Amino acid sequence: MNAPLLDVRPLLDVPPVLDVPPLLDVQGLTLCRGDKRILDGVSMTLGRGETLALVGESGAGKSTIAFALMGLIGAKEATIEGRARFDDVADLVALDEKGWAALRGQRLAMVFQDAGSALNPSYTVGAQLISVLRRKLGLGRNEARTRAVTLLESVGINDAAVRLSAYPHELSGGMQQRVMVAIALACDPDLLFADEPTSALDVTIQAQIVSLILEQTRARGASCIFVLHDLALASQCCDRIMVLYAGQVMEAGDCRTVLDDPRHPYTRLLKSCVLEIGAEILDDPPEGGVPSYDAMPAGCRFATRCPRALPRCAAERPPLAEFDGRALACWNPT
Ligand SMILES: Nc1ncnc2c1ncn2[C@@H]1O[C@H](COP(=O)(O)OP(=O)(O)OP(=O)(O)O)[C@@H](O)[C@H]1O
Repeated sequence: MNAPLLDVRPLLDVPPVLDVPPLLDVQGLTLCRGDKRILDGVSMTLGRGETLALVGESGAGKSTIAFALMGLIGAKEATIEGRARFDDVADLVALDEKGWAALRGQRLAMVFQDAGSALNPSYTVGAQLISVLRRKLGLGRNEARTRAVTLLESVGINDAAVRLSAYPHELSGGMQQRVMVAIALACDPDLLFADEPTSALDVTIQAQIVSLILEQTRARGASCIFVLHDLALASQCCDRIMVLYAGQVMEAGDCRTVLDDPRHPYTRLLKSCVLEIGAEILDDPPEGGVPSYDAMPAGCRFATRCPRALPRCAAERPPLAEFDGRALACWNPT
């Protein structure tokens, strides 16, 4: 593997708090769009202060998990089943819009892929940030302005007071993404989703933004779920990893445990193809593409491409079970 692009180990040396119930406990999350089962029984837990990477090829369902857990997929778009306990909220899946409105932006926040599209081009950076602070935290105008300046400074924006008057198009892509991180962190969320937060940026800026998100979430004791294409980046910046294939969890656990010695044939294949900084899983899908949702096997969805598939694999779904220090869904692990 290449020399680390990010120097984030000191941040990771801060141990996550493990002796309390997980912040997020998702069991059997299943999402169907019409007859297409996009997520198929996804289960995961996330501790307080932990950082989790969701990885997998394009179309694996990474963003769908993040959007579903942010309440951004409406009942008309898809049906969602399963359970997702978040801190003292018994089930995110069962929340109504009022319940979501109380959580989203405050206790759950998201940094989207492309700040250029996520920020409103018609309002200044300051107006957008101040509006969040006033609406969500009930701050007065002056207090919100002062807080907005502090937030912009904390995400590395110089001349923050002046930048409040800038429109998004007057800022570089990296600066726009910093503004979006500031907006996402404005209410000190317990959990931040970062959905490929750097895919629209060049490589040097990517490292800065990932470091910034890690630094800021760690400083606040918040947890973070990164949606990433880059397996090497995941291994450097996240405590835990979840490998997804066509909406099913293949393998999950401590990042080093999983990536140093993958036991699922899919994780092994991914690692052999892409474990190099900047090498995106999307670029070179191993052994052809993900099967169409109309032709998914009833069992393990990776069975059609798996070099170790047994006759039972396509027919019978392996349970996600504890195996060699990680969670694994495979009838024939390596
Ligand atoms: N709005 C939508 N309507 C219909 N299908 C959708 C929609 N959004 C996503 N999908 C489908 O859901 C599946 C999962 O998509 P998703 O974007 O979650 O995958 P991903 O792993 O995040 O991929 P990428 O890395 O390319 O963003 C894909 O097959 C995609 O085509």
